[in-house]
Amino acid sequence: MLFETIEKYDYEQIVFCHDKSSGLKAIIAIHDTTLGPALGGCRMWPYESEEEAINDALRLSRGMTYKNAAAGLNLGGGKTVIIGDPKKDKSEALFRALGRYVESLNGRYITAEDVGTTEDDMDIIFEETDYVVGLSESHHSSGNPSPKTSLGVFVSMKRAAKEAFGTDDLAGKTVAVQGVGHVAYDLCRYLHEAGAKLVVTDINQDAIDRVVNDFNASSVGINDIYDVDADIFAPCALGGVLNDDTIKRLKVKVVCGSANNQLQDIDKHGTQLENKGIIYAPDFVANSGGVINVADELDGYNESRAISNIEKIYDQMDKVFEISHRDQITTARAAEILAEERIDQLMKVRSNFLKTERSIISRGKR
Ligand SMILES: NC(=O)C1=CN([C@@H]2O[C@H](COP(=O)(O)OP(=O)(O)OC[C@H]3O[C@@H](n4cnc5c(N)ncnc54)[C@H](O)[C@@H]3O)[C@@H](O)[C@H]2O)C=CC1
Ligand SMILES: O=C(O)CCC(=O)C(=O)O
Repeated sequence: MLFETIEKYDYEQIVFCHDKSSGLKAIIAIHDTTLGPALGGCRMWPYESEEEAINDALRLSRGMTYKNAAAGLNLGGGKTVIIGDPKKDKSEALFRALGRYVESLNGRYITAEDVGTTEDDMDIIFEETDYVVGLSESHHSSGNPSPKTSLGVFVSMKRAAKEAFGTDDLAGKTVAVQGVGHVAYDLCRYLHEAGAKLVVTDINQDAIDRVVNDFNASSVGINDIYDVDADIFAPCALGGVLNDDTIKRLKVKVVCGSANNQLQDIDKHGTQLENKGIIYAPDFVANSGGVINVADELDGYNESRAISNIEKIYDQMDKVFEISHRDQITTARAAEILAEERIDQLMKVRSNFLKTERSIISRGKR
């Protein structure tokens, strides 16, 4: 059964990590390393079953292959999931045990933060392996990726606005933001500075108050965000929010946010958006600023270089729209094609033998 799934989406390697003394139970999934070592964060979550954890590792690692390829990075896709409650089960021993497993892969996989893990956890992993990014600033590293993800979403939104309104100037546009946490706070700052009006919602009243006070936003109830009379909808909280129930309620012309897996079904709901004349900025392109930022650590982190690469997401989004027009397909599918075409082309180029293949991991100067 597992091999059937692995074969269907062509995974390279699944590593089951177990350390009795620290209680580590983790899965490292490496989906594809055509472009370079697999990079993807480490998620810690109290999965209800092993099957759920394996499926998450598989789904997320494949997502990273697409995200990294579409971002123009020389990196493949992988992800780690740790079965455990981040509020109760973290320890130095657990992350060091994981670090030793990452080290044992000898650079085929590079880990980073994800839901449930932090820069401090990455610093502990770094005690055991160099194959970790997203370290704290005390290591002259990139620190919290969220503000960089926000910048990537902002430039994506500008490009999507150009497609919908003929201009990427967001002044006077109303943006409905779902979830105003780490990424969306800075996104709201960029939008406010650009002269956009903000309507926000969150399950956390403090998060709402912050953007209402700092950026003159107004707020609506959690369920009312889909009905807002806005120009742009920015999903920045949960996956699966673009579905049969919500799409018909949207009044916007653009959807662009940071949340992963926004479309409940890529083909069906990508098409529904298109049929309503809504321009969808594919999630894994729009939210790739975080991974571009952490990947910069592999060259010895340089913030201005990272920012300039994140701003290039505008051009990647350009390519998505170009492919969508070229092939008469949804932008969701076009983003996948952008990634698949790059992997395919570089696989062919790389079939040419080199005695010592140059790799992103041998350039690091950390
Ligand atoms: N932090 C990063 O650099 C990256 C984040 N993402 C994705 O972007 C999204 C946001 O990430 P963060 O800002 O880091 O997370 P966060 O946890 O700081 O923010 C999410 C916010 O959504 C709110 N929320 C939860 N359920 C909600 C609901 N039903 N309705 C409205 N609001 C709700 C939470 O209270 C929180 O304020 C996530 O889907 C994450 O996977 C993707 C790439 C990178
Ligand atoms: O942004 C990070 O820290 C790691 C990259 C990643 O796993 C993601 O973008 O989902």
